[in-house]
Amino acid sequence: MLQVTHLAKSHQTPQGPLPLFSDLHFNLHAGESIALMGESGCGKSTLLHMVAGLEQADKGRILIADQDLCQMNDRQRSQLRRYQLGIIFQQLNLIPSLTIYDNLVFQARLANRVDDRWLMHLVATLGLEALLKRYPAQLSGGQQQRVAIGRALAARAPILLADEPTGSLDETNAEQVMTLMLALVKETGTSLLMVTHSALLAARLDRSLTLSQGQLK
Ligand SMILES: Nc1ncnc2c1ncn2[C@@H]1O[C@H](COP(=O)(O)OP(=O)(O)OP(=O)(O)O)[C@@H](O)[C@H]1O
Repeated sequence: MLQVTHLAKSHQTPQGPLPLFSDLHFNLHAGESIALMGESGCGKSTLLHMVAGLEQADKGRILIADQDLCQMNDRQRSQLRRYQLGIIFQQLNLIPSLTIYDNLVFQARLANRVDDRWLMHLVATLGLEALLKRYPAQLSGGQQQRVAIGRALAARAPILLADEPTGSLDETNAEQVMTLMLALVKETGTSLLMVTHSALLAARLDRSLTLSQGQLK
């Protein structure tokens, strides 16, 4: 489903290059869920952005559905993102000028995959029925997080990338939102790569990988 091999990345900083990793390998299989852990600043978000095709690798391969992201141009990468990936980043990036309903269907429309029955199922599961006509600024943090999850799953992409998807929520809300997300991931057979600092959340996924000193263990 996702194969990462010989992946290398440094960030350019005013103090010179900051090497994060030089030879990273891992696979995410169909329907599998992996927690990506590691100390702050070790490069977890950078790795997730690279898998999303939003940051370039210095070397290596990122195969998604047998296509190498690292060999693609911008247009090809955004095509692949549209059909293969659902994404929930720390900044939820809901579109402020669109209603919750329009935010939910936005990606699915781009991918030409609007399925009303599936959308209504997501809306019901995530408890968003009463919020569909509101705008993002009129929602609480937990509600916005649930919308971001719905949006990422609306187009039924085979891989979900999530960067601390409940990081901004209190423990009870985080627990509830995570339970909803994992139930939907299981139901759809979606593969999940999720950055988290929480060992408790990580334990709910199939396995964990820890990024430390440029190595995944
Ligand atoms: N665009 C950039 N340019 C230069 N340095 C960057 C850039 N993005 C991130 N960094 C640096 O690269 C390192 C890894 O950042 P990254 O956000 O990937 O870490 P992380 O493991 O996700 O951290 P956290 O757990 O705190 O979110 C950090 O030292 C960060 O300051």
